[in-house]
Amino acid sequence: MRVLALAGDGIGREIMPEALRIFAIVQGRCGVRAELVEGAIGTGPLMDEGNPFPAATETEARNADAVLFGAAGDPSLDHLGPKRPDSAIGALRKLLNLYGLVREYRIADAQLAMSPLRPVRARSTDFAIVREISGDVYAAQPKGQRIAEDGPFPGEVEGFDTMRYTESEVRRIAHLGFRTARARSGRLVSADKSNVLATSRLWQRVVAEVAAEYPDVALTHQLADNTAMQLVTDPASYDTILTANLFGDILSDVASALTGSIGLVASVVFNETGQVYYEPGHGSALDIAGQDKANPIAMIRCVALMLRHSFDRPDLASTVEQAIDEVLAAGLRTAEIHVDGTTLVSCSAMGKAIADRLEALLPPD
Ligand SMILES: NC(=O)c1ccc[n+]([C@@H]2O[C@H](COP(=O)([O-])OP(=O)(O)OC[C@H]3O[C@@H](n4cnc5c(N)ncnc54)[C@H](O)[C@@H]3O)[C@@H](O)[C@H]2O)c1
Ligand SMILES: CC(C)[C@H](C(=O)O)[C@@H](O)C(=O)O
Ligand SMILES: [Mg+2]
Repeated sequence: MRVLALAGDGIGREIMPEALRIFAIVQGRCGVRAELVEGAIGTGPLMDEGNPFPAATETEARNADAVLFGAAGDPSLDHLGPKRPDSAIGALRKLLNLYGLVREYRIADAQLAMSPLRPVRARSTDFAIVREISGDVYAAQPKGQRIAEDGPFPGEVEGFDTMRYTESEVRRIAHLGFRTARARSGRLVSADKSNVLATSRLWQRVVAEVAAEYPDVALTHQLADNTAMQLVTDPASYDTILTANLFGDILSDVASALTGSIGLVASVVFNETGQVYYEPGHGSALDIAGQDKANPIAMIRCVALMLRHSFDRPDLASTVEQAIDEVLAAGLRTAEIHVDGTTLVSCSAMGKAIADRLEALLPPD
């Protein structure tokens, strides 16, 4: 197995070493065989060679069996348009034909105090969001700026994007949604805006057709704005949520916040060739970068997901997750989740604590 690690920008450079520390322990102790390659993406190669997604990284990504991605993005460089550092994310997703992002959100009892929700609402929260990430308004053409010919202010410059999905794109992500729900508690909510959007009406029809192949999964259609509200008022009612790219982007960040921090949530992203990609739910967080303050848990959870999905080692994945749970239960907290009565630790100290716990949990050589 060839694993490509792309730390990228901002806190990506601080959390990736913590994730690789965990991977090194598992490799050394458990016979997990992998060749690890590190590559450049984002602001670094943009400054060095004028390209946030250089050809060498493209080649490494093509050749990798699994990709661990940190973060990319620097809002002060957004004016660079197609060369902005976070454009590398879309380019990488496109290159690898990634289409389905799955993120699981669980509020363990030891985490209840971290959630912004009262315990009575947060308790028993355990759901997944399956988000389509290759299409929608993100990718579809035409998009751009032009002079408005009609509307309330003709003659002004207007920005426009195209929302678009084909039946096959919806069918492909719907299958991932149903498979995910089947492996969990068998309840799938498909969130769309079929009350206003033609794209969503197609989405709803195709999802309903695919449902016939999964009689054991209970499907409900829900309007995405209602889903946003109910995620906050009653998150424990959800098992699996299936949604499109833009709605999924927003619903995922709402869901992350419920767990206490976006720094706790990891994603696995699938294409159709078996090559798998892992990334935390958050971005480069430049406001805290370079201060050893970031929460490395989302990135470390990516290693657990990689052990489960790319190395077929669910036992090791669960042990890494157990080490994280035990360190949180012992009261260690990075700055963004620290409250009175818990122990404030740095990014590297959190990583080290999880690594020590993991060493203790793993069977002797
Ligand atoms: N997959 C990715 O690489 C990805 C995802 C989202 C945003 N971005 C990019 O990152 C840049 C910054 O975006 P943003 O500020 O909207 O989102 P962000 O996720 O980087 O940060 C949002 C907030 O969450 C906090 N935060 C994020 N991760 C954290 C962690 N691990 N520990 C503690 N606190 C954490 C940050 O300090 C910030 O206050 C933008 O350029 C954006 O395009 C990249
Ligand atoms: C940075 C951006 C392109 C990306 C997205 O919108 O998909 C990010 O917000 C995410 O959630 O991974
Ligand atoms: Mg996002």
